[in-house]
Amino acid sequence: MIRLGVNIDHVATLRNARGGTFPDPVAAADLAIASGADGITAHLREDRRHIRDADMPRLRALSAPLNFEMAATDEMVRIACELRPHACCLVPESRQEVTTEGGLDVVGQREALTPRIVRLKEAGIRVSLFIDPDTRQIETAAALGAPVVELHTGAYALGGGHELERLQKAAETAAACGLELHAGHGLTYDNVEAIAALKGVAELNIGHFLIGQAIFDGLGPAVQRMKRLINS
Ligand SMILES: CC(=O)[C@@H](O)[C@H](O)COP(=O)(O)O
Ligand SMILES: NCC(=O)COP(=O)(O)O
Repeated sequence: MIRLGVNIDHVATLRNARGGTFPDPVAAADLAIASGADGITAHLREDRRHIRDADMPRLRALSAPLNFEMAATDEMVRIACELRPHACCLVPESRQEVTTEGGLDVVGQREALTPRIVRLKEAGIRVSLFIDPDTRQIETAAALGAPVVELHTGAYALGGGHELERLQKAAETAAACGLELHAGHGLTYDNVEAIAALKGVAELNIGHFLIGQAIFDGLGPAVQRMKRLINS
């Protein structure tokens, strides 16, 4: 059974549009869990453009595991070690980006990442690295002691010609390295099944599409349909 992690960032985008408390991303997360989500993903960005600090302990208190997406900064490591979520997923960040544009460069940032991964693991947090489907990135992630890699599916979602083959090769490499395989970014009803078919994939994290589709279907039915699709 492939786990579905529902990323609720963009419920917070809508909430913040008026500076109030509605819609509450925590209430949305609770509904997603009741509808079949196996976990909740929330990205506390450095610029707090959507998820805010006060959301995190309320999300942590829900009945499903929290996957805290974060940049590999001292600030976020401190917050994570205080919060102690089930998991942290280290992602690249820049203020200028509309959304996460690529994977974390674990090869180039090996020295800076090592102590931060150690600290998170010492806090009992499952560490995942959000990377491009690249052999060297996957092998380096394993060498850094991360038990999980999450493959960035954004290029595939945008229609990259050979991206599915890259992802299929990356899944083989992750399995050979003994890594747990996750994937996410830009996944929809129409493109998710090929990603769910990747060798050994254990979890898919899906947000923007589900929150948008909830406008038309309702969040519960959207989560239920996506859960069926990834396990069909
Ligand atoms: C890492 C990733 O692909 C997403 O989970 C990330 O949260 C995207 O950033 P936004 O949610 O701000 O679009
Ligand atoms: N790590 C991917 C994620 O959490 C959701 O990405 P998206 O579905 O919002 O593009």
